[in-house]
Amino acid sequence: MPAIRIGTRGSQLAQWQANWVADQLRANGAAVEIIHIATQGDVTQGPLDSIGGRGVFTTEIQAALLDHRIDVAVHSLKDLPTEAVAGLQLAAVPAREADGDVLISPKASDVMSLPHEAIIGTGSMRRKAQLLHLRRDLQIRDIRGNLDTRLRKLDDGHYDAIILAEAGLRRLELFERIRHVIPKSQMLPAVGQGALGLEIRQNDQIAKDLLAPLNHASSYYSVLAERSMLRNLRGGCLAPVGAWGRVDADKQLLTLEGVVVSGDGHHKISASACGPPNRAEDIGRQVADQLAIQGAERLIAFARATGN
Ligand SMILES: NCc1[nH]cc(CCC(=O)O)c1CC(=O)O
Repeated sequence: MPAIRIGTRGSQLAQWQANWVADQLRANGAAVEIIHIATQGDVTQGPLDSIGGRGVFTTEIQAALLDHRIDVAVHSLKDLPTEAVAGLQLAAVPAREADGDVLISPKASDVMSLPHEAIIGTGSMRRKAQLLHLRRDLQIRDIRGNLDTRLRKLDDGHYDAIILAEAGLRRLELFERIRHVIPKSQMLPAVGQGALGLEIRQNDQIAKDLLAPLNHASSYYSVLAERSMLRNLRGGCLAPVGAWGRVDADKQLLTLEGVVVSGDGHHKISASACGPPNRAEDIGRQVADQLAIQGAERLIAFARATGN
């Protein structure tokens, strides 16, 4: 059987993730080849908002899939737009890594004890808005680059603190940097954060069968609910939207919480719903509907219009 070709971005984190998937497939007896693909998000230096945002880390990889240059795309699920792409399908979501956000700062051990008007590095509107909701005084500055670059910019004193996904730090074994996981009550993660999405061509039964054992049902349903919420909000990946889905293993109950925050942090609306995991899409839609009733779409549109 020819080797199954895995496509990935070239960043250190992306390569770790592709290697992890390759190892799992090899352990199941498959021959695997990894192919690196540069995406718009890798070659453009400016803030992500200015290059359009949606799909900047995934579009080229999906094109390679459709062109038969690769057979499996390994995405960070939080970078994968929620709109379906004709001819492709999400075949598996492996067990999710830690799904929270981490505060990294030489000056404070949590958000509330940061110095007055502390300078915080983040390019994420979701993180910015939730931070400003907690602390109107914080000075949010853009930061780009891979994990190492961001940590170096912090260490060089350009910021008082930065916020990163816990999952990326864990995968790259930067455990000693994880001092404070921001509680979910203060900051909800991005849709899909900490999870991988393994995408294939819709009619590729061989890839489907190879990937099926890598799927983790609770993780899959959790992210399905989060993605359904975002899709129904028409929020886009750059809007200040947070979500957290999880399955209680004993009760087999899926709970989804969602927030939408105005870009300046003034307004925050929240909603939640729960139900059986196989109703994930409905649960996501229910939370989106509750958020919409409270004015979510106005907050999202305003955030877009003002570019913050
Ligand atoms: N948008 C960049 C991105 N995409 C996925 C991760 C982290 C790993 C993950 O959430 O799976 C990161 C870095 C970060 O937000 O700190």
